[in-house]
Amino acid sequence: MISTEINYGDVYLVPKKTVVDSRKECDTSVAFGPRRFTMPVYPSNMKSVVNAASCEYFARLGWFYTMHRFNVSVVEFVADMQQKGLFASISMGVNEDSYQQVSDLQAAGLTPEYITLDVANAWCVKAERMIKHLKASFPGSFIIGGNIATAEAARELEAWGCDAIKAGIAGGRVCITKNKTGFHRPMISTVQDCAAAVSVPVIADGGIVEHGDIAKALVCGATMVMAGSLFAGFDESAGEIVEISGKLYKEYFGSASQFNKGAYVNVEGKKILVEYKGRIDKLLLELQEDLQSSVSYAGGRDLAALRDVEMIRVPR
Ligand SMILES: NC(=O)C1=CN([C@@H]2O[C@H](COP(=O)(O)OP(=O)(O)OC[C@H]3O[C@@H](n4cnc5c(N)ncnc54)[C@H](OP(=O)(O)O)[C@@H]3O)[C@@H](O)[C@H]2O)C=CC1
Ligand SMILES: Nc1nc2c(ncn2[C@@H]2O[C@H](COP(=O)(O)O)[C@@H](O)[C@H]2O)c(=O)[nH]1
Repeated sequence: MISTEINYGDVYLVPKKTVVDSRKECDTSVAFGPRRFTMPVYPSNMKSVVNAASCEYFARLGWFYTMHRFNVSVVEFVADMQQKGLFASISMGVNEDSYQQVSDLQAAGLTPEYITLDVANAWCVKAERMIKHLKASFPGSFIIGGNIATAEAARELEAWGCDAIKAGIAGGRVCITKNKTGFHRPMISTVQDCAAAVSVPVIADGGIVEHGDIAKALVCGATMVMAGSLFAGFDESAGEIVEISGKLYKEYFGSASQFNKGAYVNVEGKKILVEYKGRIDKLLLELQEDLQSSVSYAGGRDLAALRDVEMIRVPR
């Protein structure tokens, strides 16, 4: 039996009666773990998207962020953020170097507020070991596990102790996993299934093309949305600037790309150039305005309104 599954571009949201006098009245803030953030969307924990400076920028704005895990001294990063009075949100892998980083943080007496276990398929024994280790080592931290794409996987990660679960396999712009392995699930189906299966928050990761896709993810039950290409190409994005025939671009590459790995081994990501777009503040404002508008079309005053919106499928 072959089932039909759907992506953000396959659906739209049905408008309700607006109850606010201005879209500015609509509150886009979200409680996530021990804190509340300005918006339910944040940049991917990829080396071509975030760096220490952009993490600080987002934290100061009141947006959530997660630092990537590639050649990062987590002790230095966590100490630096916390010394500045900001929250620390880091990523970990499943191999020996990550266990060493856990020991280093403990030795330094540091507890990150948020830790993301970041592997391609977190529904695996190595991720289970690391999630349990993180929960035992940092009982005060908020542990996010990902990525997964099915209800069964989401339930297991919740049972292992994840405080939030990141869903989305092979839907990213620089992802080649679906081409190389055949595995992928479209995002609407992924988020609906995973969010319905667990009581912890679900983060919809990857595949955001239009700003309205963020509202669609929230309607499907996501609490947060992670996006890479949306936040790539700006001054505050981590990728390098490249000039071709007088036009400026920025690099955006996958975490499992040859470029990030430094070797052509188990490559499941690629590097692309995205148009250089200058400062990111205009994008952040527009994202907030668009989501405020979504809330008004949903007939509410805050993000809770998006929990009760009809979604229709449109032929493409
Ligand atoms: N969201 C997505 O769809 C995807 C995201 N990514 C991103 O790319 C980065 C690299 O991911 P990942 O390869 O997991 O991390 P790592 O390269 O750090 O691999 C983690 C460990 O798990 C092992 N491993 C990885 N995949 C498998 C597998 N399919 N079966 C058995 N063991 C496996 C690896 O061993 P070995 O290499 O020897 O197999 C390695 O020891 C991450 O940041 C991840 O988020 C990558 C692909 C898909
Ligand atoms: N299959 C791969 N997925 C990757 C890789 N690096 C990151 N990612 C995932 O993509 C999203 C971002 O997607 P976008 O559509 O918003 O650009 C990111 O958060 C990861 O989950 C990779 O090398 N291969």
